[in-house]
Amino acid sequence: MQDIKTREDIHFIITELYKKLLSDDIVKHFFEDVINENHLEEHLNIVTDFWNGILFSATDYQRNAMQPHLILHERKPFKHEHFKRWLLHFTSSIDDNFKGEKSEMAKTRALSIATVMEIKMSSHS
Ligand code: HEM
Repeated sequence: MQDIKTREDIHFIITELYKKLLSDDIVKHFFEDVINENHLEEHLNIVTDFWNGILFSATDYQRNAMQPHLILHERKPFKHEHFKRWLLHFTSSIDDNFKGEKSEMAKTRALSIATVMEIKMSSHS
């Protein structure tokens, strides 16, 4: 199995992740707006740019990733089980397809960002 090497690899992982998130009854309600407003492909590209910045120092993503989650949390509360689920799907989307240093880096960063996000939300609930 190869490591994550390109933006295309990241786009593939994010597409796999969203297939899992959107068919998971525990988390799919969070994505209703993205689906209803027909933003899925645009959203996948934004999330791909975010990871392309983390893994390959690309500079296309210039937004604040924390902000939309904190806003959404006011309408649809994020709980620990949701983060566990998101991380499970993120991890399997990588492990089923890639192996190596960047793959490990992505999983480590996802866990630390999810942890920070959860802590920030617990002070906004
Ligand atoms: C319970 C876990 C999570 C759920 C349910 C969730 C859900 C969502 C939703 C619904 C959006 C779209 C918000 C909007 O466009 O208004 C979004 C955006 C995004 N999410 Fe998450 N998310 C979760 C965790 C994470 C984590 C752990 C990361 C990073 C490691 C992440 C990275 C992003 C990024 C980069 C965006 C795009 C933000 C932007 O528009 O600039 N998410 N997420």
